[in-house]
Amino acid sequence: MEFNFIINKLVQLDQQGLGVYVPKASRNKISSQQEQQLVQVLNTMGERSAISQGLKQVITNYDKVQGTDQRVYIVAEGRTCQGFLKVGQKNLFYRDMMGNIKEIKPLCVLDFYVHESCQRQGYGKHLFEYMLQCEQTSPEKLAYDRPSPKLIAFLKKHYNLVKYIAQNNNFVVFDQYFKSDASQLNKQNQNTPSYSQPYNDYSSQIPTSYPQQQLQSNSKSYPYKQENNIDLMQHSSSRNNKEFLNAGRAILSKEDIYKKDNLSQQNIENTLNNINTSQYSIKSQQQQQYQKDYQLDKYENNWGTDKNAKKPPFPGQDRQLDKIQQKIQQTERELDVVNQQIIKQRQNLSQDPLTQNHRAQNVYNTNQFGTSPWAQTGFNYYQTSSSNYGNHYTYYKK
Ligand SMILES: CC(=O)SCCNC(=O)CCNC(=O)[C@H](O)C(C)(C)COP(=O)(O)OP(=O)(O)OC[C@H]1O[C@@H](n2cnc3c(N)ncnc32)[C@H](O)[C@@H]1OP(=O)(O)O
Repeated sequence: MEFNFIINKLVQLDQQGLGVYVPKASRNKISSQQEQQLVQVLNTMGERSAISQGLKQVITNYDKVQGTDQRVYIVAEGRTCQGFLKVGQKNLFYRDMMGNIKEIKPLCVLDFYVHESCQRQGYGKHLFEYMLQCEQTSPEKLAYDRPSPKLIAFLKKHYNLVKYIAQNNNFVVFDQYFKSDASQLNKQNQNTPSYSQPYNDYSSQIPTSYPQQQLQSNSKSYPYKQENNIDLMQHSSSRNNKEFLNAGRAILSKEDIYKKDNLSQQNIENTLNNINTSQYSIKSQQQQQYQKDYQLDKYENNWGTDKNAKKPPFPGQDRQLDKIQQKIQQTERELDVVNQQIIKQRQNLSQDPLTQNHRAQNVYNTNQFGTSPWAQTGFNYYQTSSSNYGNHYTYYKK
């Protein structure tokens, strides 16, 4: 993306064209003309990024990063800016496979864009590696804010990051986050000051540029790693409503999250029960109809036990009866299939980590209505008769 000014004057770039803009540290250190140019770069690149990701609203622009602890890494050459990468620390609630919620404070990749004319030429990797070096971190220790398919492919290709558990807040934290260097992570979290610690304690220490050579020789951690400027609502409001709500969850209490999940779980169960109810009622009605036909035929055509049968047998009667009997057996088999499906759905649902909270409710129902699998399906039954063609059941809603 070409501008009509030299970018190196706004953000100090190393020989490879890599640099970082730290809003807090840069305050009052550039002229108003340079500030206007910086506005132009960040706003234009931010807008291109949003368009490229199909977002309704821009995530990155000059105003949005002011007053935050975010850092914007850029790769540029002369008047051309090839891309940028925005990171910042977030306070996230992470739900593991068992439904347990952990509170983590990872550094997050919030926005990442390489101009279309330069994509797939290594600029993204170059920029990403530079950021890792400056932040003294590694890809698996980062969280990624709603990564696009391109970023997912990028992380898979370059860092073999693939597995993660989907979260309601749309952040991706790869499984390796918890496996790798656990002691280091604990240390990092322990070092993280409480929210009440004033930001100003660090701001004076934030460097304005990160020359490559200095970084390689100097392994001390950067002070901004320790900041805790939580800005979830502000950030999320720049995206769509759904994400706004999701991100809002991150600052709800754990109790509120449990409450919300119980509610949504209840909705899923209700929907499931409604589907099951209608499936059963259709199948049961069919079966009843076949039973009626069968009985009718039995008496009308004198093949049953009724001694006062009126009509004599007619040609082809056996074949017709066989057909009805087959239909009865078939609906019974179909009912069994539906039964199995319901049990499976119910099992899947109860194995889903999101439903863990709701398990107590299921156990309550099961105890109340007996241990039969039917007790878990919202139906109960009693055996009405038994014949050569199988057992007949009447199903009723509990
Ligand atoms: C948290 C977030 O910021 S989500 C938003 C991520 N940003 C975007 O989706 C914006 C559009 N995309 C881009 O700006 C870039 O493609 C980036 C930033 C994702 C990657 O930058 P690039 O310079 O293209 O990456 P780089 O050249 O280093 O690596 C290329 C690899 O990235 C992935 N990639 C890049 N572009 C694509 C694409 N169009 N389709 C699929 N994979 C892609 C592939 O794995 C690719 O390897 P390959 O070419 O062998 O398939």
